[in-house]
Amino acid sequence: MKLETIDFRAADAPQRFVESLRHTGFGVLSHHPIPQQLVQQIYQQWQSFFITDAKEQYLFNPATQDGFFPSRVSETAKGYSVKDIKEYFHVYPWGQIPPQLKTDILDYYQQANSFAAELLDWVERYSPAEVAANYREPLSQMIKDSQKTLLRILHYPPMTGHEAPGAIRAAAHEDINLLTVLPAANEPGLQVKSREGEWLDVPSDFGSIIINIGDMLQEASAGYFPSTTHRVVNPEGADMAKSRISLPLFLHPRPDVVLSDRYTADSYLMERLRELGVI
Ligand SMILES: O=C(O)CCC(=O)C(=O)O
Ligand SMILES: [Fe+2]
Repeated sequence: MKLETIDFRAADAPQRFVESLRHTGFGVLSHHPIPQQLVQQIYQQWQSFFITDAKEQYLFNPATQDGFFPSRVSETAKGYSVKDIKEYFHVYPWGQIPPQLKTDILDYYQQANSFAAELLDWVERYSPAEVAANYREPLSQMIKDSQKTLLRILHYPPMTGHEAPGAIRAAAHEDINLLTVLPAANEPGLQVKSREGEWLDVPSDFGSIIINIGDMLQEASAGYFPSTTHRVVNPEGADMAKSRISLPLFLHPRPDVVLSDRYTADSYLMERLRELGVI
């Protein structure tokens, strides 16, 4: 298995992109419409935010899940017992956002959502008829005006050497949502598990954007699109002293969207959050 970067502008980009999602759970796009300068600015602004104590004023609200999640409460991936080495902030347009960071992050939220709707249209267009027959409404409509789509700003701090044994930046997991849109981070580390069970580096050229399938699209497509296991490994050598910032947008349908005979988006999400131990 190989992950190839696809040029968004190419005539056959939609088809190649959906084939990549089908075979690897991931798709990597270059020359996409998301302004790289905006992404870079956001990385810098949030890096500064995470290294001050101001973040503690935005402690997450357990009922609504917006705000700052310190490393002391950070996620433990399904099936693991040690916490990931990370802290993060959950941005929803209706939620807590530091005022000085609001303009750029909401601009990005809006642009990434529009871009994602186009990618969901690609997915729908290249779903075989028998798979598309399972979609209860157009995929891009499932996320339209959704209050649940989550932009997470992740900060993986420099390694101290005092991490819990076995802990890594993000233990192997699958995403819960429909699709995840992730600009290449400022440092490498993201890996995807191939069908053969080996860990592959996800191409992370600064400027490209990475899209992966989440469990909800796997459920809605009756397994046609695989939600692939991925992780973020710890840096080694000189890179241990470096922070890593990343910016996944988790596309979540409106809660009432029917995913399958078994689940709505809401019942699915609640089950998974309980397993993660965050609610
Ligand atoms: O930091 C990354 O590159 C990926 C993060 C991730 O997989 C997640 O937060 O679900
Ligand atoms: Fe993930």
